[in-house]
Amino acid sequence: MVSEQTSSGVTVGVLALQGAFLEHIHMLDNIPSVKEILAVRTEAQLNSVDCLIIPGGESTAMALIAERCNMLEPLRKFVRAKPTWGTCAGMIMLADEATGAKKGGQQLLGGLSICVNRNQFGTQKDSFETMLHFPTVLGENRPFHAVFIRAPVITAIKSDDVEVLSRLESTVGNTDGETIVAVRQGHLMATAFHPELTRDNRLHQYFVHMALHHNQ
Ligand SMILES: NC(=O)CC[C@H](N)C(=O)O
Repeated sequence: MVSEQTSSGVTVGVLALQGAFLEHIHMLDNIPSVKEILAVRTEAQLNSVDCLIIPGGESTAMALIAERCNMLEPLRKFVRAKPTWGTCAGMIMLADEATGAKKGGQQLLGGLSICVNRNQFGTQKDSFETMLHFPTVLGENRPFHAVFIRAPVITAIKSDDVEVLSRLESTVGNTDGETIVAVRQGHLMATAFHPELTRDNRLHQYFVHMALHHNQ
């Protein structure tokens, strides 16, 4: 970490309308360049953070609650401008398109030029854990223990600006080693799994770094 950046630090918001937000808050606790961590439920709180994590949970429920709290438009505006990381349901929220949506569709925030498919691996009982490589972010030899719970995957990339950060290894289920599970597009990042359910905060650190650089 670069010390002059650390002295300022960032205020990280975690969207706390629904889902696994507390676990993300705990993961951010020991990162030195995090100035403040805020559970975000209102537009005023959203406006006071430098970056946002949208947790896993249930994207349909999260979207409905956001709509009822008049948070959909403020969130859409936020994700267009400020660093945001969507994990699992949060990744669905950030996608421009989702398949496997509930009848009648569901509201998305959009911003990431990707298409995702919800519940790619089936139901809760089909949850699994696996090691993932993030060669450009974590280095070739430092895999990440990833927990997939009713997870989506990225089925299409719609812009050259989208960088693939990680794919499922070919040894998982019936995948062919091509299934994309993590991407970054400028100030937006998305991961299909739950990085807050392990003790490994390297992806949280990476996101905080992204936010620090965005602010400069
Ligand atoms: N663990 C999760 O976040 C699951 C995502 C959920 N299946 C959805 O569609 O929103």
